Amino acid sequence: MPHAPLIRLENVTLTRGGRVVLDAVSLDITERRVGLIGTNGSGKSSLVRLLNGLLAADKGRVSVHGLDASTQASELPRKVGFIFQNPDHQIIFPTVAEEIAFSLEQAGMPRRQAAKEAVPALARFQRAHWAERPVHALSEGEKQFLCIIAVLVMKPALLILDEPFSSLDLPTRRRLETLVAGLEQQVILVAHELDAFAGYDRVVWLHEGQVRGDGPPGEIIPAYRAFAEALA
Ligand SMILES: Nc1ncnc2c1ncn2[C@@H]1O[C@H](COP(=O)(O)OP(=O)(O)OP(=O)(O)O)[C@@H](O)[C@H]1O
Repeated sequence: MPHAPLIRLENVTLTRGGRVVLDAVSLDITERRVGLIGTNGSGKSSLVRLLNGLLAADKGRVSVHGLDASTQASELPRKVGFIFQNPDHQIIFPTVAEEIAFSLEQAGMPRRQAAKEAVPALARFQRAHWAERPVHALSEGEKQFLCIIAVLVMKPALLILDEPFSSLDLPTRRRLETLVAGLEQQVILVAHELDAFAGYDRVVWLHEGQVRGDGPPGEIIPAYRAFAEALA
């Protein structure tokens, strides 16, 4: 029997600042590793923000891991972990341990227990030695790593990474890719680095708010590359 789609967009239209940025988009996503590509302004960030309730569709339906994004939006953050391009938008506490303790609390753990569990949680990612470090003293790559740990300790069913590599050097990016590759969770990755989708199950190409291509990376990436080269 085919699996019910984990993510379903039905005829979704989204308007931002008076412009239609997603135009009657329909997608059923069951795959565990999904890439989202497209030129600047094509609607990628807007689409993934519908999946964690940061934006709401003007028309159509969005469901994510059994939750309706319009009627159950407040429950989405517990199922959907979101990594932003800029870690400074996500980190709020002065030390690494406090940041992780806050995540554990968000996931429902009582405050005292969360404070005790922060170091063991960091240890599961081989980062126990970061516990007392001030967040501002971490490098950009380390901050991004911390954001991923902070999200993963909440055990989301879906992890969305929206251009997570933009400020990272190649070794740091590779470390994050390896970490993400080993996760059990469903992952949606938005990225301009096209080699990041090696091993992915599916790539969706958005163009001007519509799906222009959708299929295995080996099929969609070359088509997108040719399209992008022709624009240059
Ligand atoms: N905060 C906003 N207010 C109004 N309009 C916005 C806002 N953010 C984005 N838009 C509009 O939505 C369109 C799609 O933007 P979106 O950020 O989804 O694109 P993207 O594909 O993620 O682009 P990029 O690759 O540049 O990050 C943009 O062209 C812009 O017109």
